[in-house]
Amino acid sequence: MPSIELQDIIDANDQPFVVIDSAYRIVAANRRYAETYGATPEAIVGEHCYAVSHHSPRPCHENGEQCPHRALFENGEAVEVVHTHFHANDQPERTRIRGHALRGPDGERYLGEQLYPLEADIGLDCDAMQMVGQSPAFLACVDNLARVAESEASILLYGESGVGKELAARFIHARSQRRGGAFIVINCAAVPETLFESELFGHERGAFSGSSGLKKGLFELADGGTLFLDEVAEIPLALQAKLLRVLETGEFRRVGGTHTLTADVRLVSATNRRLLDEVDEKRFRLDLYYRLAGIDVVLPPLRERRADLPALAAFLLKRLAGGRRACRLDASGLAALQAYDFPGNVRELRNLLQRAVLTCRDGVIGAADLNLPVAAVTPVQPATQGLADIERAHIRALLASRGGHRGRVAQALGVTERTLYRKLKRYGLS
Ligand SMILES: Nc1ncnc2c1ncn2[C@@H]1O[C@H](COP(=O)(O)OP(=O)(O)OP(=O)(O)O)[C@@H](O)[C@H]1O
Repeated sequence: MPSIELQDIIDANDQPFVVIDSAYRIVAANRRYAETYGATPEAIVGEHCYAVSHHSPRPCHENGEQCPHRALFENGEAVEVVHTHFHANDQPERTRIRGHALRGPDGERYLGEQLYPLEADIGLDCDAMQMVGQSPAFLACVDNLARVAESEASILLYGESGVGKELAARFIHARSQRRGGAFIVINCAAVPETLFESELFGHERGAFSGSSGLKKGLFELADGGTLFLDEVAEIPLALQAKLLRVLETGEFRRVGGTHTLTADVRLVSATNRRLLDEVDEKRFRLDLYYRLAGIDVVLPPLRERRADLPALAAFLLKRLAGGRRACRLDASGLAALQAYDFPGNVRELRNLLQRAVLTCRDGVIGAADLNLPVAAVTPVQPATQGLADIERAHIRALLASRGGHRGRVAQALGVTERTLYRKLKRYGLS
């Protein structure tokens, strides 16, 4: 085999690329890396990757992030992750990092990292959508949403109440080929059973008592666009059969109508219930579940992305101020929020802040103004123990919601089945 200079090979790569040894030291960086991040290879070779990329004194797994270095050197896996990466001038940027296993001349192992900056697409979209967050869990989720948006598959969003499922559905629509079409929302829990069919498929003049003129249904209105079925677990069983038929044939009729209509609709659904449990309980049809959950995406609860709290709170306070001077949190207020579990997620945060704005003095919100339910405030666990507990609970929940199907759980977590298998053993879940 010809011996070619490492620098020449990596310089031929159009993406930023760095090579890192087992001790976290950068051993080479390509020209593209230097241009993109404003650091010369000479300045970073020999430095720790976490110091250069994350401006952090410790490896990213110790900050609760998925670490491609650890994945390779401990588990022999080349993984892809999303991180916030720093330019030499301190500017943060969302970046997808793809790890590659490399071998040196004596068989020693190296990690090759190819970097794909995401700021230009996801970052701008998030800003336009007013989706706030920089935590690894949030970034990974947004990256996932951006990827699934491009397909035409039906998407099922799973997440606790108030976590941002509707916002995520709007994000998917805005990034899809259908962005020029309508985004139509139906809250399946809010529509009375008797009106459900006419809401969804419309009705002809005088179709039933009380129906006045002809009304187009939401399915028809969403033609060429996206229909968002919120609280999808609440669709009555009889209507689930009708909806399934429409999804299978692409055809429907308005209530009281004789003409067969068609509509080209992409479905995004959301639920905070474990739909497969609903299937087990015979409250939800398995065939409809498969139609709706072409791809499922889990949205992380706020307590699993506490790093986003300061920015989210500042954003919500600004929105609440509506152009006037926004209130701000003091250190005690922020600490109280950091220790709270937020069962109602971002919506609860917004409501807490809304009340605090009215009671605080001089525009400064302290812990007392937030009036958090004392019993619900849990102390923050030491980082390592807390993260392991959270991961274990999250995997258990995923296993339950996916009927114990390991492939689907691994997909939802963004890890290989092998990695999942190890985690199951580690947490005594296998
Ligand atoms: N990442 C975020 N950045 C800024 N605001 C957010 C974010 N996520 C959610 N919100 C805000 O939180 C509120 C709740 O979000 P949304 O209605 O999308 O939640 P949901 O999961 O659909 O709730 P539900 O399950 O009750 O229907 C909205 O005001 C939304 O704008």
